[in-house]
Amino acid sequence: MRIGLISISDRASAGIYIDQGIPALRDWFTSALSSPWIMVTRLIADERPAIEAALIELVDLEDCDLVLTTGGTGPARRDVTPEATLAVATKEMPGFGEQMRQISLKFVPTAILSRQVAVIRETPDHAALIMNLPGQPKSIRETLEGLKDADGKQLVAGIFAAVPYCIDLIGGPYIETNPSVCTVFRPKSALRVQPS
Ligand SMILES: Nc1ncnc2c1ncn2[C@@H]1O[C@H](COP(=O)(O)OP(=O)(O)OP(=O)(O)O)[C@@H](O)[C@H]1O
Ligand SMILES: Nc1nc2c(c(=O)[nH]1)N[C@H]1C(S)=C(S)[C@@H](COP(=O)(O)O)O[C@H]1N2
Repeated sequence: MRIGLISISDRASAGIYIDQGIPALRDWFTSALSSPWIMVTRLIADERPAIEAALIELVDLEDCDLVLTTGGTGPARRDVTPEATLAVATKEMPGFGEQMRQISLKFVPTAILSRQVAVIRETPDHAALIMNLPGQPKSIRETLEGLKDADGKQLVAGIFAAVPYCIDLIGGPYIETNPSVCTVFRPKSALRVQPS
């Protein structure tokens, strides 16, 4: 699987602070995925043309199957990530944004301020799932993995549980995860190895 990771931050892209978005995403995928993957990364400012160009490049030229953005989903004047994402979409996937806000409300009351969206971008021979995550680096694990109790029991499912089957349906590679981090759900008919 080819994963595109885009950190969208005025200050991190200008070197005012060190970007923590891409390292947090890389660390999460390293712990969560058991099937092979490679990443293609970009660090850019909160500028709509630059965000659209990066999304198109990662899907159309770099052949990414999944692209995650972090940052720029709030209500501030320079927060334009959802608009750029919708501009390059061929289909909207509203369930992911709804579920991310529900999960995030378990962590912070300001979750409702995130306008994050998820979409599919289809080209004639390829498709990718694109999802926006908030800029706060800790929100990456919170939304992808959900909420667990002290014994590791899942209290609220993260959104990544539904991502592998979505990638199956758009013609991408079969993704497998490390169940101690993230348990994937697929209908029985879509499983490659039937459970014993
Ligand atoms: N790439 C990043 N690396 C480290 N911390 C970040 C990053 N992006 C955001 N943050 C932290 O999360 C907070 C909320 O993120 P948000 O996307 O709203 O940033 P912001 O206030 O628009 O600023 P900027 O675009 O300059 O990062 C930031 O104030 C910052 O503390
Ligand atoms: N899981 C999670 N979601 C979160 C947050 C967080 O800390 N954790 N921060 C919220 C805050 S404070 C804001 S303003 C919005 C938008 O953040 P962004 O502009 O950095 O994308 O995301 C929200 N969603």
